[in-house]
Amino acid sequence: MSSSRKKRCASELFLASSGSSSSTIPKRTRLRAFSSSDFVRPLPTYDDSGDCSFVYQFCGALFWHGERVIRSSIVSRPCYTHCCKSSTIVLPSPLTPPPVLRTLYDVHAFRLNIRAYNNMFAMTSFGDTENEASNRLYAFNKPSKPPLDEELDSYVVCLFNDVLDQRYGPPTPSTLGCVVFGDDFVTNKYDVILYAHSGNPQRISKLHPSYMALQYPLLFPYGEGGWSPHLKLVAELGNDGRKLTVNMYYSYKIHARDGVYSFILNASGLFQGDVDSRSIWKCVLLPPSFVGGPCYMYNDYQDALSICREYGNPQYFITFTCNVNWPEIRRYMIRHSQMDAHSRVGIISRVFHIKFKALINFLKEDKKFGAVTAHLHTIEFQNRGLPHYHTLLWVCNLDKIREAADIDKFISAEIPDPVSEPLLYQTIKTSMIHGPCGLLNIKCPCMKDGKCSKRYRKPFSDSTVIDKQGYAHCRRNTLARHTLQNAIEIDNGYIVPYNKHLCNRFNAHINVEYCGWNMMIKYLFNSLLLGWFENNKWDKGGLDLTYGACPSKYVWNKRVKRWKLRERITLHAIGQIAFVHPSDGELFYIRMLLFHQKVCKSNEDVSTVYNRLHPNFRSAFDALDLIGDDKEWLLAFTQLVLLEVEKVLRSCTPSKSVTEFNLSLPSDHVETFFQNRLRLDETSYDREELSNQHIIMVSRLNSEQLNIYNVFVSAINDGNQVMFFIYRHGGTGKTFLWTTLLSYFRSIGKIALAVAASDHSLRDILDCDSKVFGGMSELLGGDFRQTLLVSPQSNRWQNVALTLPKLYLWSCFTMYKLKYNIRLLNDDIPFTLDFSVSTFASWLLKVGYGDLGYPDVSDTTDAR
Ligand SMILES: Nc1ncnc2c1ncn2[C@@H]1O[C@H](COP(=O)(O)OP(=O)(O)OP(=O)(O)O)[C@@H](O)[C@H]1O
Repeated sequence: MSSSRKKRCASELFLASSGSSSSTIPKRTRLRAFSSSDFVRPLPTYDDSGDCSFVYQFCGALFWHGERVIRSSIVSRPCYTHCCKSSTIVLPSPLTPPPVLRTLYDVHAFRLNIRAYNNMFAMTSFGDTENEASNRLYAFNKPSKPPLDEELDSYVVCLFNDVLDQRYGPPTPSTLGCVVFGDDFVTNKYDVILYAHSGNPQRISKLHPSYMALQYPLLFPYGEGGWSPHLKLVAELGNDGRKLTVNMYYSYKIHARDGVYSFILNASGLFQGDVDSRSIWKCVLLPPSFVGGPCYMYNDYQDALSICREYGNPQYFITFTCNVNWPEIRRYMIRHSQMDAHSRVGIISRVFHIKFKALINFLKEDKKFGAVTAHLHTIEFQNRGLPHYHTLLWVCNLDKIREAADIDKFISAEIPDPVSEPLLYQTIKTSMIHGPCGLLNIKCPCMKDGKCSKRYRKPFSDSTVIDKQGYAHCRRNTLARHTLQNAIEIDNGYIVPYNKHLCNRFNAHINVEYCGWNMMIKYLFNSLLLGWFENNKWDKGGLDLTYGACPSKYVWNKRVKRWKLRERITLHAIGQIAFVHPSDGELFYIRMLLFHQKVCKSNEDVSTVYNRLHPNFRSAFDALDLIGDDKEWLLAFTQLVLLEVEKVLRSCTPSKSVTEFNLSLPSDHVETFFQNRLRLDETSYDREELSNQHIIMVSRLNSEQLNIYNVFVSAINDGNQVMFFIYRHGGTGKTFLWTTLLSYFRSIGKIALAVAASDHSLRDILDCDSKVFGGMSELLGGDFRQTLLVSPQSNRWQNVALTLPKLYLWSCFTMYKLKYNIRLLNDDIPFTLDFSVSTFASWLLKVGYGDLGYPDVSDTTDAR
C-alpha cells in the first residue's frame, strides 16, 4: 500500500497492543461476566482540544495542537504540514484589501448575499450574453434579497494584469472589461473564450491564472493570479522540480495567519463552491486513490471483509457527528470575527478531524467497550452538511457481549438525570434527541409516508431485549425529563442510543448501536430452521434434503412463516445460511451440520450422529469427522502411557496388568506407532515377494557373483562383521549382486540398507567406537576409474592420496573382483555388433588404465 493510500485510507485494521488475539486464548476461558465495577467509573470530562493558536514556524499558519504531525514534532516545536509542506510552498502574501471592499466584508448583509454580489461583478458568463444584465440582477429582484444599493454604482472595479511569476503590474487595456463564457457548454468540450475590447475572441486555457480572478472578483479584487501549472515547490525549482498542485495551492491559501486579512477566508458562502454533479457529464473513471470513489469504496469493502474473516462480526456500530457548537469552533469564530460557523467548513472539518482522532484513541486506550482488536471507519459529509464518521468496532472475545442485559453497561437510551449528570444531560438534550417527529412534527425530515423512517418514537421497555431479527432494543423507562421550548415533553422514546462516557467526553451526537450479529444469526436460524423442522414432520419429501439444500424444493413464505413446496422444482436454487465465524462456537457448528445432516425434525436430530445423540453441536460435528484436530495424537499418547504402565505392572511381583484396574489394554498398533519410523519401514517389506525375487536372482548369479554371495551370507549368518569391496568396471554385475543380497536379507526380516554413511557416523549412531563402522558389515563396490576424486587446486599426488586405497580403512576390506562384463552379453545387442562392442569396451578400459594417449609435457606433475 503506498504511503498516500495509507494516509487517505478510511479503513484501518488495528491490532490491540496487548496482543491478545482471539486465536491465542482458549475458548472456554474467554467468557467472563461483566462486573458492575467495570462500568461504574466516573464520567470523563470534556476533552477540549485548545485553540488554533500554534504558529507554524515557516509560513505563520495557525493550527491546533491536535493537528501536529506527531512523528516530526517535538514538545517545544510542533510540526504541521498541511499549509506550506515544510516551507516548500512559498506564495506572496495577500495584498492589502481595498478599504471599501474591506468595509463591506464586515457588513453582515453583504456577507449573507456575497454570492449574488459576486455574480453581479463576475466577468464570466455561461454564454447567455443577450440577457446577461437581467440574469445578474435577477438575484436581487427576489423579495428575500435586499434591493441594490444605489451607491454601489459608483464603485469601480479595477483589474491588474497577472504575470505568471507572481508579480503584479498595471493592467493593459486588452485584458480589461471582458466577459468570459463557454459557448459550447452543453457538450463536455469546455472552452473558455476571452472577448477583449481590442480585438477578436481568443481561446484561453481553463487553467489560466487569471480565470479565478475573473470568476470571483470579490475574492481577487486586484485580479491577482491564481494557481498556475507553472508553479513549483521551492525546493524543487528547475525543469525536473515537482509541481505545486492546485490542492497544495489552496491548502496554503485557506490557512489563517496572524496579521493577514484574507478575502477567501472571510467570504462566507462564496468560499463554498457549488458543484452540481448533473453538470458533470463526462464519464470519468476514478482511481482507487480518489477518496470516496467507487474503486476506493470497493477497496475498503474488501478490507472490511478481510477483518471479518479474521475477527468475525463487528460488535458495535458508532456514528459520530460533528458539533458546530464545540467550544473550539466557537472560540475560533470569535477570535477571527466570524459570525457563522457554517461558513467556515474548513475549520469545522479540521476540528472534527482532531476530535475524530481523539475518539479513536479514546476507544483504544480507555477501552470503554473492551480491548479493541480492529476498527473500520468511513468519514462522510452530508450534502452541504456536517462531517460525520461511521465506525465498526471489534472487541476481543473476552469483552464481547454475551446476553442482552450486558448491553446496558455500554449503551443507554434514556435521558440522564440533570442533577447528578448535568454535563451529560446537556449533551443528550442538544445532540441525542431524535426529531421530534410523528404527530409532534409531521414535517420532520425523517417522515416518510406519514411514518418515521427511523422508527421513532421507540417503545418503552423495562429491560434491554434482542428481538427476533437480532436488533437490540435498549431499556427505556417512561420518564420524561426534558421539555422542548414549544412545551413538547420529550420522553425516552426519542433518545438515540448513546454511550455515556463518549457523549460526556466529546459533547456531540455519538450514536452507538450494538450489532448483535451473533444473536441475530441465532434468531435467524430459529425462525427458518424451526420452520424446516416443522416441515419435515409432515412432509416426508423434504427428509432427504439437508437444510442447506431445501431451497431447491421449498421456498420460504415470509408471511405465514412456513416452507412451501415450490411449484416448479429447480436444482439451481441454492440455499444460503448467514455466515458464522468459527470463533462463534456452537453457532458455527450448527451451521456446518445443517449442510450435512438430513432427516432432521429437531435440534436433537441435528446433533445425532450414527444414532448417538451428542451433548452439543461441536461434538456431533466432530463425530462426523468434519473437523481436523489432535485427537489421534491424544489417543496415541494415552495408549502409550497405558502401555508403559502395563510394562511396569508386569515386571512387579506378583505381576499385574492394567486390566485389573478396569483399564483396557492398548492395541498392538499403538506400540508400533511409536517405534522408530525408519525401522518400521525397513521391516515392513513384503517378505514373500522378496523371497521369490531372491530365489530367481540367486539362480541367475554367475560363478563369480555366487562365490561372493555365499561368503558374505554365511559370514553374516555366523554373526561376523565382514567388509568386502567388489571391484570392477561397469557392467560386471555389481548392482545385480547387491539386489540379490538385499532381497535375501529383507526376505528373512533382517535390515539391510543401501546407504551412504561414514565410519564416524556409524560409530556414533551405534555407540561403538572400538569397531570400524560401529561393527556393521559393509559391502562396498565400484570402479576406481569411475569414482576418482578430484580435489580443486591439488596436484596429481594429492588427488591420488584421496583415493579409497589410500584411506586408513582400506586394509579392513577384502577385495573381490568380477571379471565378466555381463552387460555386453545382453541378448538385445545383435551379434553383428559383437565385435565392435567388445572393441569399444576394451578401448574404454584402456582409457581407464591410461594405456592410451601421451602425457602432457607442459604439465610437470603429469609424469608417468
Ligand atoms: N547374473 C546376472 N544374470 C543376468 N543379468 C545380469 C547378471 N548380472 C548382471 N546382469 C545384468 O547386466 C547388466 C549390468 O549389471 P549391473 O548394472 O549390475 O553392473 P554394474 O557393475 O553395477 O554396472 P555399473 O558399474 O555400470 O553400474 C544389468 O542389465 C544386469 O541386469
